[in-house]
Amino acid sequence: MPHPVLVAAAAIINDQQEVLISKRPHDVDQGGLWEFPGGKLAPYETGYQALKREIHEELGITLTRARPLLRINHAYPHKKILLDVWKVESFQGEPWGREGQPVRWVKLDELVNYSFPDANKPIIQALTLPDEYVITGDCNDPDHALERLQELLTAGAKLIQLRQPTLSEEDFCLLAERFQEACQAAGARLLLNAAPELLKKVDAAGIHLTGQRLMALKERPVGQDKLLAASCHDPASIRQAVKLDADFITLSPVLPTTTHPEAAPLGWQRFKELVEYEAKMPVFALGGMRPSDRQRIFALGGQGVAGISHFWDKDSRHPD
Ligand SMILES: Nc1nc2c([nH]c(=O)n2[C@@H]2O[C@H](COP(=O)(O)OP(=O)(O)OP(=O)(O)O)[C@@H](O)[C@H]2O)c(=O)[nH]1
Ligand SMILES: [Mg+2]
Repeated sequence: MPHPVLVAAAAIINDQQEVLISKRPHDVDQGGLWEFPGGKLAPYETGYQALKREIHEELGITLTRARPLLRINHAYPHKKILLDVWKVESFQGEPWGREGQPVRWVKLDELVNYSFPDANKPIIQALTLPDEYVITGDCNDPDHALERLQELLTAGAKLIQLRQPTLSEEDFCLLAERFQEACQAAGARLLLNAAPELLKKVDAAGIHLTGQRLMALKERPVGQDKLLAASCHDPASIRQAVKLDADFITLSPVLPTTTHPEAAPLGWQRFKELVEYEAKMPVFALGGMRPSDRQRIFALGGQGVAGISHFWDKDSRHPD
């Protein structure tokens, strides 16, 4: 099989949290579609070197800080590409279309209104998801759990999974209602670790499928207006999440973890391989994670950290 064409692309974010997109000329491959500026790596270049060169050539700006966002392997009918996408956090100069291409700053939640090449869907997901996914631990005392949730929301948490496998459906719904109200008020999104039908009772942002629910489904159980996430542990479960058109997954356990001591950890190398070659969507690393693992996860192509111990449980929260 021929090697994929290596392409570096930039999601350039400004102070208003808008991202820069540019329009491909009509007479080239994928012509007329919007894209993230960038281009092919020269044979001697790393992804970041190519990114800096292409962005200067196409937009006339100099990148000063960027971090890996995600890497997408995509097969078009006529070629395979590996898109190495970076999130640009700082740059010098004022971008303009140096090659005559239209460029536009777009709010993140408006990206869905533009037509991009097929490979780009995960980039749009990655840009609209945060880099931390908090999973609830002990909620035996609902008032105490609400207090803890409020603390996390105040500290900036934007994506929460309500996971209470031992609660009855009725008690789960009661708690979920209260969680949803608090999350909505804080502009955060709540996913229910529950049967997808529960969204009819509690209008949360989405569903997080356990490994078992994931494998039992034949098609995406919720509409595109809801988030669908799943717990994956191996290539088979990741492929099933891809088949169901999930929006993101957790991959676990990356490291040994106190909540699932029996599970064999994947390790960082396997995490990277599964993210790059199997998952065609954002992946949160789960299992033994600390908030300080974020930079390493970015470097391996992951979306960010997920966890219970160092995120929900206050006592074990690490100073970083
Ligand atoms: N830059 C960029 N390329 C993308 C995106 N999505 C996507 O599928 N691609 C594909 O990746 C390839 C990038 O090639 P390119 O035409 O931008 O490369 P380039 O800037 O080096 O152009 P050149 O070869 O004309 O000098 C194209 O096949 C393009 O369709 C994206 O968001 N940004
Ligand atoms: Mg280009």
